[in-house]
Amino acid sequence: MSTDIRRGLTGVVVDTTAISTVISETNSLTYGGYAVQDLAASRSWEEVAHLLWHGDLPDATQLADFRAAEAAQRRLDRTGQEVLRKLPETCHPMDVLRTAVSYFGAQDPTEDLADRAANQAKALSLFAKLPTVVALDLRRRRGQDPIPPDPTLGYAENFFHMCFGEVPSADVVRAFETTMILYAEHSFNASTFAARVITSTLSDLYSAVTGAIGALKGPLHGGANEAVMHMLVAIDDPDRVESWLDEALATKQKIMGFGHRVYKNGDSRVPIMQDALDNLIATHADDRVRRLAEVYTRLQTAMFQRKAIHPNLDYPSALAYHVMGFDTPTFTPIFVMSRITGWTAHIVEQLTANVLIRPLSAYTGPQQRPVPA
Ligand SMILES: CC(=O)SCCNC(=O)CCNC(=O)[C@H](O)C(C)(C)COP(=O)(O)OP(=O)(O)OC[C@H]1O[C@@H](n2cnc3c(N)ncnc32)[C@H](O)[C@@H]1OP(=O)(O)O
Ligand SMILES: O=C([O-])CC(=O)C(=O)O
Repeated sequence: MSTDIRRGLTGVVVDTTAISTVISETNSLTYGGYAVQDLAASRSWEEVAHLLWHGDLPDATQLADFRAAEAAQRRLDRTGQEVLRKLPETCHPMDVLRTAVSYFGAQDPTEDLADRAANQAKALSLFAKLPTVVALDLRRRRGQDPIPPDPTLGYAENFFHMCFGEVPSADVVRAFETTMILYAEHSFNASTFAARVITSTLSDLYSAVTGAIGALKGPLHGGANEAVMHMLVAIDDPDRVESWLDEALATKQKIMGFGHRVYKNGDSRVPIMQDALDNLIATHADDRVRRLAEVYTRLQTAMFQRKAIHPNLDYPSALAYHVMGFDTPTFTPIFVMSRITGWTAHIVEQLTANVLIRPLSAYTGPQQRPVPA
């Protein structure tokens, strides 16, 4: 048995991927060879989704077909809506999303796992339906009736329409698209790896996505964007930041939205998201948000002074979603709406050259002994 134990698989390269590359030394991230900064500056969310699934940006016809196929598949059937409405409101919206994917899987039994086109069709169907689930659940918790999808609207506009009954100004929609582009894919992060592990047993795409949602929910991963918002609200007073942080660090708490397994000198995505957040705050913040933004800025400074640890993408995204009007428990489900692209691209890639993922462990329990009579 190997004695070279890498707890948390830290630093272990387990396979190849052609989908994205995270280069920690240069704080860079590319999707299909394109820098994520350039994509966020010049491309729509739908174009980036196409890139992740097909390895290249769409031409005008491919984009129009992609948009039409997405818009046509947004609706949930009546039974699906009933299933989701029956879930207790005490459960987290991530539980609702996880259940929804399980339901979609039960409706669509897998026939040919190796059929790349069939898996891509399932991925597109989830991409189209997940926003409808998130919006339905957000409104249910607010005591509001669902708003059906509007196929004449683009992906992002339609999501705002289904959540709030209106589409905000173009700069807010673009900031939202920026979060979607940045959250879409990040190599072998924990949830994507979970999806690849499940796929490696030749299980189906829905099972892999369900498992990935479970992995993303945790606060050390995607759940951090909600945890950041709870933390900013709990600190509340900009003058309290330093004492709050000292107390938290003294009691060995992890400060949500800071640190990263791969990036040790800053997350490649944060500067773009920070710009988007600054613009949102400049044009759409009220006094309450400005106060939270001051807590946010002071905490970032104090964290760097004390620990030299940088924020990760969940830090600016959390406040951005708050400014956009989303309820905090919706933040990680919105991350799912984006990461569904990366997950399903990896599921398809895993299936093209599958190998069962099964590491070893070093046993530390009792020596073999007789079972007592
Ligand atoms: C989209 C995403 O999933 S991004 C990640 C979102 N998650 C979070 O924001 C949760 C908060 N962050 C963390 O818990 C961690 O930074 C993780 C889980 C993201 C990465 O963890 P690791 O790679 O295991 O961090 P690592 O062990 O290298 O940390 C190095 C040191 O920094 C400390 N550290 C790292 N992040 C933090 C943090 N957020 N708050 C306080 N201390 C931290 C560790 O405690 C460790 O200190 P030590 O050497 O004194 O024990
Ligand atoms: O890569 C990671 O470990 C976590 C992360 O930033 C992501 O999944 O976007």
